[in-house]
Amino acid sequence: MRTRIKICGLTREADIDVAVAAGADALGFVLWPGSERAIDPDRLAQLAARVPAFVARVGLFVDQDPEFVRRCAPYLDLIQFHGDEPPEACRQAPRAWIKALRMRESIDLHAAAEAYREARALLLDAYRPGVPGGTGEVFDWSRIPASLAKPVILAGGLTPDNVGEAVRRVRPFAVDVSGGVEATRGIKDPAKLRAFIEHVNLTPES
Ligand SMILES: O=C(O)c1ccccc1N[C@@H]1O[C@H](COP(=O)(O)O)[C@@H](O)[C@H]1O
Repeated sequence: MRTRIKICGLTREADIDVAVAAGADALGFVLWPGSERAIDPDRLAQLAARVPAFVARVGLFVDQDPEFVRRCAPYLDLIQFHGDEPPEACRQAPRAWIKALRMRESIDLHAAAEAYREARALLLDAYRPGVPGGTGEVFDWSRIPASLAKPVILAGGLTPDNVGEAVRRVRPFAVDVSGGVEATRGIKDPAKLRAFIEHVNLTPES
């Protein structure tokens, strides 16, 4: 099966156009104000209107007020919960959702897959204490079980240089990247973005 590709942290129309033309399956918008890639709901409405049909618009939230999530929902196809949201909170989401899990040492992915069983997928990201995500750090992919009850979206420090190996080793349902295809925070580099997507698509088993 082809590995799906999500490009996260979009803040500009031009970057959306490049990602879509290069073949991205999903585009992520950071609605968490603590991020340097954050946009507000008005900007989300503008950027979401730029995304054509059949490319998913994903809203990233970190332990935020459900009312704020509801306000953003009309412009989103999928919600990415990237904080410590418990399963009960995720279940109240106004859209289909995925749950990001940070790979702290004690994590039990099988238990998490059961707890978050209504999630469309689990996104696995590197763990750095005090930072919810987008760290640009890679975690040890061998910690991912060969079989998990939920589709895996691999994230954390992916780049055009390592994503081929990541896909070969993990065989995830999808990969997600932010910092690895940026020129500067929140601004994508078209060449890196195209190279990233090309490396995923050219990798055997993808
Ligand atoms: O991108 C952010 O600023 C961000 C902020 C808070 C939580 C998650 C965030 N991004 C997500 O983190 C992973 C890994 O990003 P990177 O490729 O290592 O830069 C990815 O899922 C982003 O969507």
